[in-house]
Amino acid sequence: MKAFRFVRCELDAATGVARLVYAFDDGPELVETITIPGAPFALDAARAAAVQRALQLLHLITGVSYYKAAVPGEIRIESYTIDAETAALLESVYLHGLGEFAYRNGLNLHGRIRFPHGADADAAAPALGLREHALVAIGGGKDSLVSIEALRALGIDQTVTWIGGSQLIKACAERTGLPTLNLGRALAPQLFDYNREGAWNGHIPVTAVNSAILVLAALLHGVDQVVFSNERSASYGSLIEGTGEVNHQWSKGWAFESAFGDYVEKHVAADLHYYSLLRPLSELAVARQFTRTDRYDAHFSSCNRNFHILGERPANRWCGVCPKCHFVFLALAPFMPKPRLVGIFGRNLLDDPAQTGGYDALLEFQDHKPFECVGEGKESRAAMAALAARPEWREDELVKRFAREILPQLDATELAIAPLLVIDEEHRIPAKLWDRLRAHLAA
Ligand SMILES: CC(=O)N[C@H]1[C@@H](OP(=O)(O)OP(=O)(O)OC[C@H]2O[C@@H](n3ccc(=O)[nH]c3=O)[C@H](O)[C@@H]2O)O[C@H](CO)[C@@H](O)[C@@H]1O[C@H](C)C(=O)N[C@@H](C)C(=O)N[C@@H](CCC(=O)O)C(=O)O
Ligand SMILES: Nc1ncnc2c1ncn2[C@@H]1O[C@H](COP(=O)(O)OP(=O)(O)OP(=O)(O)O)[C@@H](O)[C@H]1O
Repeated sequence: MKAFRFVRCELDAATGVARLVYAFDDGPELVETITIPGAPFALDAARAAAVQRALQLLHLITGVSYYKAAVPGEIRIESYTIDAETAALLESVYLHGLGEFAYRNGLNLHGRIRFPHGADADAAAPALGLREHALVAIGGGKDSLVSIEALRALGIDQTVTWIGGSQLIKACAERTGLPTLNLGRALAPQLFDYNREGAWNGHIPVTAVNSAILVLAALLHGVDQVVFSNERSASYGSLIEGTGEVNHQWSKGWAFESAFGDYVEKHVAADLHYYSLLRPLSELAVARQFTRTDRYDAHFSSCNRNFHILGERPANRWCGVCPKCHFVFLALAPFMPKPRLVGIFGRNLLDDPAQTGGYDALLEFQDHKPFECVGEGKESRAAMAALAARPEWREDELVKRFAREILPQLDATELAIAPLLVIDEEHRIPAKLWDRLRAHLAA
C-alpha cells in the first residue's frame, strides 16, 4: 500500500447518521458509520459550521483503526484541508495512540506519520450559547459510575451516554436512573477481512475515538460538556527494558486530554468543554470513591472481555484471570468489606495461586505493568502491603506470598496508601465546579 486516503465525511442532520469514508490507494471505500439518536437536528448556521468541524475531527481521528492495517508512508486528505495545528494533534494521537501497536509489531512509526496541511487558520471558533448540561461517557466499569454519582451529588444535569451495543453498559446506564443516550458505531466490515488476511493489527487509541464521537453528539444536542472518567494513573505507561515507556491507555492520559480539550475549545466551539472528572485522582482514590455506594455492585464490570465487538464474552461479568479483574479486585480490597468484594467477583482472586503471575506483573515484580487499564505499580504495591497488615486478608495465598517474598525487597517508606489518595490540581474541570467537586471527592 502506498497511501492511506481520508476520502470524505458526511452527516445527515435529518437522520443523525455520519459516514466516515477511507481507502487505501485505489482500493474499495471503507465506510464507518456513527449514529446519533435525537434526529432531526435543527442547526443554525454557527452550530452547523461547528458540527462540520467536529465531523472532520472525528473523521481524522477515527481513521486510526484503518490506517494501522497497513501503515503506508503517505496520508492524503481529499475533501477538505487542515491547518498545521490540526496536523500536529493528529500526528501525536496516531504516534502515541499506536505506541503499543508499534511496539508489539516491531514497527517504528517515528517520522512516518505526516498529515498534509496548509497554513494555520487565524479565526478561533466562536461560542455557540450551548445549554449547561453534561454528556457523561459510561463504559460499564467503576470509573464512569464514580463520575456520574459525583455529578448527581453536585446537582449537575447529565445524560449518561455510551457507544455501541453492550448490554452490560446499557444495564449500568439504566441503573443510574438518569436520562440515557446510546450512540451507534459500525466499523467498516472490510477491516475484519483485512485482519483475517493478516493485516497489521493491535491496540488503537479508542478513548480518542470515543471522545470525538461524544463531541459531535454534544454539538448536535446543543450541550456544553463532554465528561470522561480518566484517572491520573492513566498518564503512566509500562516501562519496557530497552524500549522505554509504552502506554496502552495513552488516549486516557493527560497529554491527550489537554491537547484534545484545548483543540475543541479553540477550533470547534469555544463553549464546549471536554474534561475528565477523575483526572485529579489515582486509581486507588477512584476505587475508594466507588465503595461509597453499592447501587452498582450487581451490574458493573471493568473486565474488558465483556466488550469485544466480535468473539466471546466471559461466562460471568468478571473473567477473574485478566489484568483488569486482578487490579480492580486488589484496588477495591483496602476500602471494601471482604464479603462484599468476594460477592461482586464470585470468588477471592487473592487466594488463588493460579493468579500469581498476573499479580506479579501488577506489582512490577520480575515483569512490567500489563498493557491494560490498570493502576501504577506503586498503587498495587501499596494496596497489597495494606492487605498484608489486615487479619482478614493476610492468610490469603497471594497476600502471604507477597509478605514473604516481595515485601522484604521493597522500600517501606513508599508503601503508604494515604499519599496516593491526595487530590491533584492538574485537570480541565470547569472552575465553577471545582471547589464543590473537590469537597465531594475529599469526603
Ligand atoms: C474489547 C477489547 O479489549 N478489544 C481489544 C482487542 O480486540 P479483539 O480483536 O479481541 O476484539 P474486538 O474489540 O471485538 O475488536 C475486533 C477488531 O476490531 C478492530 N478495532 C476495534 C475497535 C476499534 O475502535 N478499532 C479497531 O480497529 C481491532 O483491530 C480488533 O482486532 O484487541 C485489539 C488489539 O489489541 C484492541 O484494539 C481491542 O481494543 C478495543 C479497541 C477496545 O475497545 N478496547 C477497550 C476495552 C480498551 O482497551 N480500552 C482502554 C482505553 C485506553 C485507550 O484509549 O487506548 C483501556 O481500558 O485501557
Ligand atoms: N462504549 C463506551 N462508550 C462511551 N464511553 C466509553 C465506552 N467505553 C469506555 N468509555 C469511557 O472511556 C473512559 C475509559 O474507559 P474505562 O474502561 O477506563 O472506564 P470505566 O468502564 O468507566 O471503568 P473501569 O476502569 O472500571 O473499566 C471512561 O470515561 C469510560 O466512560
